[in-house]
Amino acid sequence: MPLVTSKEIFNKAYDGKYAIGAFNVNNMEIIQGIVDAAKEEKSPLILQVSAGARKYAKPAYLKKLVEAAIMDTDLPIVLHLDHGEDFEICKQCIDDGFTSVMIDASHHPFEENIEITKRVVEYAHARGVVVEAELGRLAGIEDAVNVSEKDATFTDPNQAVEFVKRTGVDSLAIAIGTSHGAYKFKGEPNLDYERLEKITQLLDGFPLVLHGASTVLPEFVELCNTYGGNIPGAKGVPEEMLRRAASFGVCKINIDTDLRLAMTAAIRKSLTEDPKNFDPRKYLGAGREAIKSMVRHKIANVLGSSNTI
Ligand SMILES: O=C(CO)COP(=O)(O)O
Ligand SMILES: O=C[C@H](O)COP(=O)(O)O
Ligand SMILES: [Zn+2]
Ligand SMILES: [Zn+2]
Repeated sequence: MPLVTSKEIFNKAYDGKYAIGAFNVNNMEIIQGIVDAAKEEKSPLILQVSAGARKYAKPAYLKKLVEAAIMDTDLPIVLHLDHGEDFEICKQCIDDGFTSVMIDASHHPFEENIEITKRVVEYAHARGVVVEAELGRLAGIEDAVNVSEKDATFTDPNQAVEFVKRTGVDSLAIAIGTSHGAYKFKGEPNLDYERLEKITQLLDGFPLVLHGASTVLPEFVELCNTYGGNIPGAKGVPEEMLRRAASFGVCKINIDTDLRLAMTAAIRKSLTEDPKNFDPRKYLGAGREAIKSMVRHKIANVLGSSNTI
């Protein structure tokens, strides 16, 4: 099946009160692990590429790997640009065959965010591509930008309504307390569900996106630390909190850190347990397997998108 936009799968997810996983891809093993998991779960899928991923793997390699992955499947798969920082990168990805782009102008003042987003929406819609934008600012690291907790701001519900109306955007990333990376909460995990409920009510039927939604699964943190890693105190969004978010307007849940941790844990374990091995296929294969089973778990037990195609 050719790549699809997220329009229909979001509509179905909204009505069904489940979410679609948007997983960050950086190389072949990550793409294969995620796609194999979605195939087994019969779930729609969003594969997302950051500017950092494009820099690491080169745009053409990632595009061809995704094309190879969808060759033998009829799953609806979206190819999405994650955190596009300006019109130019969005245009490049649209011209390159992406079916969805994110313009993240959330670090600009409100009016500028609207102007930049509108320009991307016009270009994208004229070519059948959908657009995600962001309002409010998450704490944490994304590409070269590191937003400190004091600079993070939650999404204002009334501004969200105005933003959606004036930009014509197809989905909106909101800030309600999640953050990028493996250190999301100093104390107890806490999300602003009241704010989420208000935004959902005001934007009835409109798909919302939750960034920074990795759970930082303790089993992988422990494995990393057991096999020579040093990532103490890592903490993410508990899975039941993500399920609750999906029962409101959240249709897309972004996961990158959990992929990184699963892969790193498996590779560390493989290398430590078999010190004589120097065949990368063995440890990268273990990494791919760990990604596949983690993603299956997310789809089946957290996102709720199994058997929805
Ligand atoms: O939001 C993300 C990608 O845009 C990923 O968030 P995590 O760091 O929680 O995986
Ligand atoms: O939101 C950020 C994603 O996790 C992508 O991270 P990256 O920019 O390091 O590829
Ligand atoms: Zn952002
Ligand atoms: Zn993000």
